[in-house]
Formats: sequence, C-alpha cells, structure tokens
Amino acid sequence: MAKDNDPRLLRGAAVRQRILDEAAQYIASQSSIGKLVSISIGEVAEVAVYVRNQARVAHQLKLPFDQEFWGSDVTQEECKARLQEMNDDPSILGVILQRPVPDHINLRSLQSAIHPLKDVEGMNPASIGNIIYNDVALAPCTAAAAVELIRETGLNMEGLEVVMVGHSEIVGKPVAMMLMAEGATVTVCHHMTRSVAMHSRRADVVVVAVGKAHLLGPDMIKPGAVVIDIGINQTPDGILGDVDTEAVKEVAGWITPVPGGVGPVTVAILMRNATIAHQRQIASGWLT
Ligand SMILES: NC(=O)C1=CN([C@@H]2O[C@H](COP(=O)(O)OP(=O)(O)OC[C@H]3O[C@@H](n4cnc5c(N)ncnc54)[C@H](OP(=O)(O)O)[C@@H]3O)[C@@H](O)[C@H]2O)C=CC1
Ligand SMILES: Nc1nc(=O)c2c([nH]1)NC[C@@H]1CN(c3ccc(C(=O)N[C@@H](CCC(=O)O)C(=O)O)cc3)C=[N+]21
Repeated sequence: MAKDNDPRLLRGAAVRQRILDEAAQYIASQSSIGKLVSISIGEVAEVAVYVRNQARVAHQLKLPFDQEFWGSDVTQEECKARLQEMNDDPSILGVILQRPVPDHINLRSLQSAIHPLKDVEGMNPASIGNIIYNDVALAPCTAAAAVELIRETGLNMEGLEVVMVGHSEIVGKPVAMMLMAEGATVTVCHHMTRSVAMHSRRADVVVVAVGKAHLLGPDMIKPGAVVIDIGINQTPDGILGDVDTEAVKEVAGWITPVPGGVGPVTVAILMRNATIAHQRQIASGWLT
C-alpha cells in the first residue's frame, strides 16, 4: 500500500477542505437555508457509502439534510409525484437522485422532474446543457471533482492532452466537456474503442470512470502522466478503483487513490452545488 506521504498520490483531502470551508462560510452567512434531500431507490453499496458521507459532511457544515430511501418496488408515478412535491416545498433547497435506480424506473424522466433550480447535481437535461456553453459553476459532482484534482497538479490545462475512459452522462461526458472548457484536447474512449491503450499512452492526463477493477495498468500510461481514478469496484479484496494504483504509481506523475481521492471531493462539490443553487434561487426571486 502506498505510504501516506507518497508525493505521487494526488489526495482529495486538501481540495475537499478548501471547498468545504467556502461552503461552510456561505451557509453561516445565511439567516436560514433549506434542506438538501438525497434520494436512493433500492439498495446499492456505493450509494450507501456516498449518502452516509453526504449526511456526515452536511452535519459538519450545519446544512439541513434529509435522506430518503425509496423501496425498489416504487413506481415511476410515485417517484414523479414525490419529486413534484419537493419542487414545491419551500423548506427543500435541493434534491439529488442517486444512481443506479431499478431497471423499471426511467431515470432521465425523473432527472427532468427535479426543477432545474433544485437540481443540485446538474443532471436535469436543462441543467447539464449549461456545460456545453462553458457554464460549469454547477456541474455533476464527480466530474467537477476530477477537474478540481487535475487543477491541483498545477498543470496548465490549455492544450493538455486528456484521455477520458468512459462516456457516461454523469461522469465521462461532463468531464470531457468541462476539460474542453479549460482548453484541453480531449479524447473519449468507451467499450467500442479499438485500443484504449493506443490513446491513453500518449495522454498527459488519463481519467478513468468505467467500473472495472484495475482496467488501467502501468503499460497504458506515459511516464509522468496524471491519472484520475473514478472507478469504485467492490471486490473480495475490498474496494478497488479502475486503476492498478500500486503498479501505475511507479510510472505516473500523480495518481488519485481509491479511497481518498475523487470520492471525498465529490462530496464537497455536492455541498458547494447546494450553496450555488441557493444563490440562484435568491437571484430568481424564489427566496428573499
Ligand atoms: N467516485 C465517485 O464519485 C463516483 C464513482 N463512480 C464510479 O465510476 C465508475 C463508472 O461509473 P459511471 O460513470 O456511472 O459509468 P457507467 O457504469 O454508466 O458506464 C461505464 C462506462 O465505461 C465504459 N466502458 C465499459 N467497458 C469499457 C472498456 N473496456 N474500455 C473503455 N470503456 C469502457 C462504458 O462504455 P459503453 O457505454 O460504450 O459500454 C461506459 O461509458 C463506476 O465504478 C462507478 O461506481 C460513479 C459516479 C461517481
Ligand atoms: N447521482 C449520483 N451521483 C453520484 O455522484 C453517485 C451516484 N449517483 N451513485 C453512487 C456513486 C458513488 N459515489 C461516491 C461518491 C463519494 C464516495 C466517497 O465519499 N468515497 C470516499 C470514502 C469511502 C468510505 O467512506 O469508505 C473515498 O473514496 O475516500 C463514494 C462513492 C457517487 N456516486
């Protein structure tokens, strides 16, 4: 296991703390602020970890927080009706809907049912369109976390060669758009890509969000590259990322560990997004 003070490990702690300090200051400056509601549908291990950490951090920040667990037998109509109630509930600041959801639930329809001004993850199609226009202030949390961690290296993003492995709507595609907004040259790989290694070997930065333990090995990156590991894989050896950290660490210039890398920053970004949603609700005349 990498030693704690290994300089090649790009840990999330410092970035996380900076973002949380800012959010805490904003919350303390408000006479009142609504609650963040986190919805899970069914039982998914990595969702439980995420929601537990959301609750812990919201408590630290004195941000009102509620978690709702809906059974995996809940119907689409029940979900939409509940979300509509939340849109109209002035005590609720924002709503995040955890993924995945059971197969019978139409996730995109539910994302659209969350009012854009309460969409603290920026996944409503009306919200995520903003990042096409380089308005990345409120973006999907993990994608924003990956960008913050690349920025932490101090590398100039303009012209940076980035390979994004994975093209999900919540991570891969937003990461690509957000890094393009910073001036990077981005290649996006997926399971139809003929050779991921052909692309990743020439990249200054490789971001992996696939969900396959140790998909990225030391032969797939160039010496000194930045490796951002977003994968979370439950294995008999515990939680592993998508990168073979111990082996890749010997070649990379920076690598985010799992745990201790992207995850903690994701939680912090969610809190920051909640404060941005609050500011937008005031600007829209929803709140005084
Ligand atoms: N730390 C955090 O905050 C978060 C972590 N995660 C983790 O990130 C991982 C990815 O999640 P998510 O973004 O939702 O992605 P999805 O699980 O929705 O999809 C996986 C992506 O990987 C691509 N892919 C699959 N196999 C390969 C391959 N062999 N080579 C290249 N690409 C491949 C898929 O392409 P295709 O669609 O063509 O099959 C797809 O784009 C998961 O482990 C998840 O748990 C997710 C969210 C937040
Ligand atoms: N709509 C939606 N958005 C998401 O961003 C989303 C989601 N659904 N579904 C589940 C995945 C997973 N995810 C994690 C975020 C942080 C940690 C996290 O805090 N990890 C810490 C601590 C781990 C621990 O406490 O053991 C770490 O990596 O150090 C984990 C997992 C977000 N996800």
